[in-house]
Amino acid sequence: MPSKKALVRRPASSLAEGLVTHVERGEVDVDLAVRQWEAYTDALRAHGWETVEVDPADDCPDSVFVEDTVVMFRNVALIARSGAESRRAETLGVEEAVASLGCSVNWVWEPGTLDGGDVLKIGDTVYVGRGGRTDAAGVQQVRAAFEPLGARVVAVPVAKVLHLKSAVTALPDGTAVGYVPHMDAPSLFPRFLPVPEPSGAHVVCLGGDKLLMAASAPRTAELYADLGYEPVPVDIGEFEKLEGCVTCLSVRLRDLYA
Ligand SMILES: NC(=O)NCCC[C@H](N)C(=O)O
Repeated sequence: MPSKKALVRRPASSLAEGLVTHVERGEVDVDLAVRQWEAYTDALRAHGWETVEVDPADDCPDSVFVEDTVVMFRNVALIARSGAESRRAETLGVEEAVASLGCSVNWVWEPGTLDGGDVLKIGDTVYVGRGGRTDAAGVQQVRAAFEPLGARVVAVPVAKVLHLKSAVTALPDGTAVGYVPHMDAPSLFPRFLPVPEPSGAHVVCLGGDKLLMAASAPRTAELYADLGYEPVPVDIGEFEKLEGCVTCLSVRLRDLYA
C-alpha cells in the first residue's frame, strides 16, 4: 500500500534572512510564517498525510523549503547539492530523516549542483530544470540515479524563475500546469494547461481531486474547480516573499517499503 508520509521542516528563527533572487526583498514576519506553516501542515494531515518533521535548523534560513534538499524516486532518495552555497548545510538533517524512514540514499556529488525544486515527476518522467540552481552535471546525476530504476529524464531550460517548479507543476492526471510568461520551454510538456497567475502553477496533489494551492491564485483555483478539482487554498504569503511556494514546503514519500 502506498505510504502517505510527508517530510516537513519547521521554519528557522533566521527565516527572514532567506535568499531572494527574482523578487525584491520584503520584510518577513517570522511569527506569522510559523502560523502559516502550521496551517499548511494541518492541511496535509487533514487530507490523510502523516507529517514527519525533519529537525529544525535555526542557522539555515531557507531550511523550511525542504523540497529543495532531496528528490525521491520510488524508495530512493537523492540528496541534493544546492546551487546556493548557503543552503548546502540543510541536507544533514534530511539525510537522517529519509534514512530512518527506510529509503535508499544517494547523493549529488561535487561539482554537480541540484535543487529539488527543479525536479518535477509526472509518472515515470522526471523533468529536471537546468537553471540558476541546477547545472548540467546535476542533470546528469539525476539520470544516473533514476534511469536505471525506470525513469525517463527530460532536461528543461529554466532562466526566468528560481526553479522549474516555480513555473510548472502537474495535476493528478499528469497534465502539466504552468504560467507561460515564466516558462522557457512549455512545448516540452506534451499535455499542458496554461494558468492565469504565477502561483496558480503550484499544486500539491493531496489525493483524489484535492489540490493544495496558494490562496494568492484565486482565478486559477476557479479554473481548477471548473475542471472538477477541489482546491484547498492555504495562505503562504510570508514564504512567497522568499520565492517559496506550496510545493517546496514538503516532500511527499509515496513509495516507501516500510
Ligand atoms: N522549491 C522552491 O520553490 N524553493 C523555494 C526556495 C526559496 C529560497 N528562498 C531560495 O532562494 O532558495
